[in-house]
Amino acid sequence: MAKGRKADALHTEAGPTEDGNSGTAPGLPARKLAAAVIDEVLRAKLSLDDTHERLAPSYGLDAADSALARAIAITAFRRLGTIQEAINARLERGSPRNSGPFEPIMVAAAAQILFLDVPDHAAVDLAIRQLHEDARSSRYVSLGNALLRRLAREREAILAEAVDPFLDTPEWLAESWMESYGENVAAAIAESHRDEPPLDISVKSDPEGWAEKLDGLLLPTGSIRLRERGGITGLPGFDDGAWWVQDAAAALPVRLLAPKPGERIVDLCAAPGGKTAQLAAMGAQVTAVDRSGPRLRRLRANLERLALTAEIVTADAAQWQAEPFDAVLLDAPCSATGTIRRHPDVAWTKSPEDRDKLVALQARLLEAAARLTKPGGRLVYCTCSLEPQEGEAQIEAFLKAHADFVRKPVEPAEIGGLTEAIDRNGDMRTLPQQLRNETPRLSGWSGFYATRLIRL
Ligand SMILES: C[S@@+](CC[C@H](N)C(=O)[O-])C[C@H]1O[C@@H](n2cnc3c(N)ncnc32)[C@H](O)[C@@H]1O
Repeated sequence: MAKGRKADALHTEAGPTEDGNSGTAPGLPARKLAAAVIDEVLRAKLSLDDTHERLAPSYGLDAADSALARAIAITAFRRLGTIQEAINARLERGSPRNSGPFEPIMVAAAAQILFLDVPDHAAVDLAIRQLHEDARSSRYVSLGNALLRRLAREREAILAEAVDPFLDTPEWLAESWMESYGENVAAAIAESHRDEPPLDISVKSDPEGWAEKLDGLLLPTGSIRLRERGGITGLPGFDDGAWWVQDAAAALPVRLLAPKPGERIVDLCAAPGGKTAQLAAMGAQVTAVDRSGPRLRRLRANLERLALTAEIVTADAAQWQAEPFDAVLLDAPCSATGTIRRHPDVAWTKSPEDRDKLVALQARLLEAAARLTKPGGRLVYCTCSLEPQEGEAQIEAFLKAHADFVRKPVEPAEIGGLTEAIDRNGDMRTLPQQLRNETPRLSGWSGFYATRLIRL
């Protein structure tokens, strides 16, 4: 929610704080939760969504305040480079040592002052109240107060200076994208991550009709892009299970698999089930495998709402054995750098070492997927990563070692005529800045790689 734009849920007022007594100032618990989430995600390298979900209950927030806390934390990660640079440039000796929660409180307040439609005085006062509450940070109340007031005064200059799109991208990722895609494309990727992502849905049937009913944009690939964000559970068709939320690029791998009614298909890393739902909705007899019990519970609940069925198996897909299938989908665990626009914390929690470990796991899962594909069957491998090690290079190595598999190149018509999303080998490579729309929030999609192989 950009500064200056109307955002009712974000307007929160707070009283004066001369004595540092927090009492029950409106909006304070939301700020505390935001700072706690930022702190824990950065320190423990955890996912923002999981951390928010785990910590939120102990803050006793209503839905609006919980959404505010999430908006603050997600904005902080989306613009973390800009925020850290603005703070560091105004703290002569950097953040004080042994200052407890000083840093996350400053980052959360800076996100509000620079980027969110929150009154500056509320952001500043509530941050100061938090500093008072911890013995380690209470020594730095004057410093924090001066810093935040300066950020508010100098906001326009700070934003005008933050033009370099790589400012909000960790160095290893910027280098990786420059090497893989060239400087201009890498800059466009980084730039696109600064905007909030679009909200797309997949429908069981009748995309034209649902696009009209929901006043959405019917994308050339068949997904529908909603014009408004906000609560989805109250929209027509949600309770009836007519559609589910799924990024438009994430919906493409199943299109490449082209399931036919009655075919036996295994979805090897299935939870929370977006692609399982697509396969089942197209009439396939689906087996959904995942090693995570909690994530499979979400898959089960999603399928129940959609009135779709699949056999659900909790197992390590690298070890799991079964009769070979007509088709196999492997949506492998990955660094998820293609989803940074939706999950900006990913950029700051993943490392090249994480990526390399995942590359090894993906190779093991691919071996299992190959064994489970019957002769003449299709194997679609995909990842929501922008890193070629997890996509193009992974498949190059696989094909070198498996003479019994050949690539079946993607045809433009299979992905809505979007030739820009097909690479020179005939694999699908979507980038976050593609699928442009004049309105930034309706523009782009996730970065995905997908290849379709046939077993001879
Ligand atoms: C990219 S997500 C899958 C998203 C899912 N296909 C969808 O469209 O909703 C990757 C999944 O792989 C699962 N996973 C990771 N390692 C696994 C393994 N060895 N065996 C089975 N599942 C695994 C994770 O639990 C996670 O749910």
